[in-house]
Amino acid sequence: MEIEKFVSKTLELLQEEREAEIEETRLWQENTSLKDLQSKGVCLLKLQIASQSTGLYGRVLVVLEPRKHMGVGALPSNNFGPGDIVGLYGAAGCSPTSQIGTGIVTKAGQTSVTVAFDEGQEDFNVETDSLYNLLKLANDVTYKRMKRALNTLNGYSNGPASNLINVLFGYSEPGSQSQTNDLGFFNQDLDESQREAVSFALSQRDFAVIHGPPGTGKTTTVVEVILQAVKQGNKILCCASSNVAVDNLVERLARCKVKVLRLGHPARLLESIQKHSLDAVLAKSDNTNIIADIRKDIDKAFVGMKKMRDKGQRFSFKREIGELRKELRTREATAIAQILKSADVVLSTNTGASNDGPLRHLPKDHFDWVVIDECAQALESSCWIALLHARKCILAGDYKQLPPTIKSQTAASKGLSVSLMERLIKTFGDSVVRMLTVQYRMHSSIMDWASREMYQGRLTAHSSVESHLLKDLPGIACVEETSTPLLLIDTAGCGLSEMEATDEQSKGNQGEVDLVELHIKSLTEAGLKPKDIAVIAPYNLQVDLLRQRLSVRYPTLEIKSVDGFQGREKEAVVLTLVRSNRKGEVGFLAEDRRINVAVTRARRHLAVICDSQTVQSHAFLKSLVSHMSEHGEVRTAFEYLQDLVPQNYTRNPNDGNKTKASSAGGPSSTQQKVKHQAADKTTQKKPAGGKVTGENWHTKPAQPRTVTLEEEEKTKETNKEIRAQVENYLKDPSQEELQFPSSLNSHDRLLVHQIAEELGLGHQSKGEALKSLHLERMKREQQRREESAKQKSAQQKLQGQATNGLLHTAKKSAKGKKRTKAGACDIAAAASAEDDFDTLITAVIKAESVCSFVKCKTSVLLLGQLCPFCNRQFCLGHHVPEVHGCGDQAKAHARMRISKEGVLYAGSGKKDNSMDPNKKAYLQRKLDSKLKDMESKRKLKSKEKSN
Ligand SMILES: Nc1ncnc2c1ncn2[C@@H]1O[C@H](COP(=O)(O)OP(=O)(O)OP(=O)(O)O)[C@@H](O)[C@H]1O
Ligand SMILES: [Zn+2]
Ligand SMILES: [Zn+2]
Repeated sequence: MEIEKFVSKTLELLQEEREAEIEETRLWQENTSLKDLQSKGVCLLKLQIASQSTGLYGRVLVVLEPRKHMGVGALPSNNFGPGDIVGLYGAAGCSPTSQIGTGIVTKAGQTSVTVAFDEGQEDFNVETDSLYNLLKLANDVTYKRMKRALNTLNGYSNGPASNLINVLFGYSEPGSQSQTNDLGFFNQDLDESQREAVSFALSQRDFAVIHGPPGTGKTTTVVEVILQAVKQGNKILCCASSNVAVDNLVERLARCKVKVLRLGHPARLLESIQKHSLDAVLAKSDNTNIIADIRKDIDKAFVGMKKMRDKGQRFSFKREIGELRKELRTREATAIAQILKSADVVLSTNTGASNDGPLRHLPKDHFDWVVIDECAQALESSCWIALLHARKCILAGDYKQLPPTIKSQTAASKGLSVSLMERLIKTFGDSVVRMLTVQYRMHSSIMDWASREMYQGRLTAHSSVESHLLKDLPGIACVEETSTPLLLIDTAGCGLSEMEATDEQSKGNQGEVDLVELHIKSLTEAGLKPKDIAVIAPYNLQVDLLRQRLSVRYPTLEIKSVDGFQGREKEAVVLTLVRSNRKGEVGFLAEDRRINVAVTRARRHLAVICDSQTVQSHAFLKSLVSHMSEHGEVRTAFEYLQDLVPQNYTRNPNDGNKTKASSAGGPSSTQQKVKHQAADKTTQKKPAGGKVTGENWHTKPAQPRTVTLEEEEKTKETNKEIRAQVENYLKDPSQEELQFPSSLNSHDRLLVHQIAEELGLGHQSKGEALKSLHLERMKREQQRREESAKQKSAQQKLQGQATNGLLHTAKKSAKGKKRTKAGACDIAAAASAEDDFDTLITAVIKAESVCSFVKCKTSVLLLGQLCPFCNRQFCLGHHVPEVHGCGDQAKAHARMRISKEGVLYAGSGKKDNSMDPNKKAYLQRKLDSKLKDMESKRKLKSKEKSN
């Protein structure tokens, strides 16, 4: 590839990208869609000031956070990061004219953002009780620097980088130097692949690529390369695309006693790094006093000049100031050059290495090597800012992880997102690359998939991590969740559809949020600290939903987009893939590298929550799902959301918005969770197979029990009936909606659901259905228990005492150790609660059939509305939340962005914990028999009608 072609094409694409960025700013300036901007992550609205202080070198540090009294402690998901240039605006006016100041983000957390404002800003005046908007400003400094670097590249001659440029653009062959065989490694622990990479990097004349898959110690290797190069007497310029990565390198190199110097705005540096910054070193240098004196003289001269009326006198003051300034500049330049020259390694971001910065004070050929870490995450143009400084470069990174973020889709597709690393590997092949192959992060089961799909199967897990599990951590209980490295929670067929929104980034899935919550609960209950867990979602909307649900309860739980997690790791990672639709659309997820990054953040445990049916339309995701089901544990979401079964089906298959995903808060205390080991092929719903057959569900009992022949017959019968009913409905265009009676048992409901899914019907769940289903399930269990108790007692020849009640029987059988302990207790508890029974029945039945509003007697059996906040049924006059007392919740909810977009139907309300769950369970079981009675009466009635 010729340089000219590359430069002109890249300049064009950068322009396109720049325009996309400007377009974003324009949107904001038109003041029309601040909320859109917020949902894109570039704007934070209505912040208040938490604190204000004077930071390093006179800069003002302002901590901004969401309004406290809103009850929402977390910031919306956003793309703010340290080093970003931001504008602060009054929230009231919110136009460009209301700008209070511009600053640099120094910290961006989940609950607050810290911004450093420069000392020089006049009128910088913030009040603690006002509200502010923060907007990410397009940073054209970066563009200008990239453009300048490209133009320099185009006409480059006679600089230190001449030969390197020729090689990287294919004008001449890469060469190698004489091999230094016996390297004495500074780090004795390097593995074979790391040693090989170091030797290779040293032996190349022009450039070397170190490919470091996740967790393979890329930074460790880069540090060793730099130490070796310094030992050979080289001066190194070391860069990375992010400030965090640069700081990390500074820290590790400083520990090895190398002379490091960090360039960059001090506000952008980690505190521990600041002593290595140019500003800090300059402040300590011998020249400082002189420089300070000159500054004072200038200030004095200014004051003097203002006092003068006489033109001549003023002129002489002006000249004096000019001279002082010149002296100041040369003295500063000398001081900076001295400091820079004495460092062995100068570190900065790629763009920080620009020649309009401090580096202009150095001679052209000062540096010998340029090392670029995170090279695959950088635009090639930004790499060139650094590369023009030296004759040799080492590029480290992983081009199988996410490329640089690019706003303009067209620019990205025309090649702007291709990193230098990727381009060189394509051009030169493996001969210029050394890959690190031992990884020190993931359990081998987590690693294996990424290794096979992304890294030619070449990765091995170091023995220290290959079989580590959560339960091996101190203080962690050994339960199923902590004993498996891979857990797939499959929502296929559960109707947990995604929420639709116009924007590709705005996808959410409330049902998956429920599942994440339940899984986080199990993990933390087993003793895992929330700070050791990451919740990762590919979509900003889902990140927001998750934060709204979880951040208050688990403030240290990190919930981020995939992009925000690159380069990080956690003991446990919970990944929600969000997409669930009939068309099998996966959109954004189709970027394989995004999924690779998400999965490879996990050290000991990876839980993936997804609709296997939807995501399997994409080959790469399909391979993940199959890997997880082959090597991990698979659960169906039904096991968590047992009550989540739809009741009514409407003929509106595309209306995803209407699909309400809700849960009743997890497995009930009396119900055992069923887990299906992947090996158990007879009961496992195979994700690879896609659909769940009716038979499967019927032969998969919720608890191990024997299915009698009679039951089986009955099941087949209903299966046929329901199928016929649905098919009839499909044939009959006049029938708008097909309703199933609430007397269906849950197996039948599941069947209805599956048949509807198969035939592509939309559906809608109603809370009432959930409740009655729950009751039915309890009832069946009770019956089962009673039956088995009866059988046992029969065996023990105790039939005569049947009238003495269950208590007696249960006790006997408990003695015989044939029944579970829990069962015996349940029944024992029954006797004492007998009295409440009738009251409860009456109350519950009433509650189910009439409006829940105090004293309102209107029936809700035919026309009623479920309040999403309290989960009670109301008549049409009382269903408005404000009317029956859910106003506050509704308001809070309405404030949530998503509800403003009108796409979210709220999940179920909070679980009612007011009653002892055991007692409640008992009462419900008692109630069941009553309900069964009513049910049979209802059936009789309907038979009478049809006759
Ligand atoms: N040779 C080694 N022996 C033991 N542990 C190692 C070795 N190399 C790296 N590690 C460990 O692996 C982890 C990651 O290493 P390091 O920080 O160098 O990689 P990184 O560049 O940050 O991560 P990545 O490889 O994901 O980019 C660290 O905890 C480090 O101590
Ligand atoms: Zn309500
Ligand atoms: Zn009412």
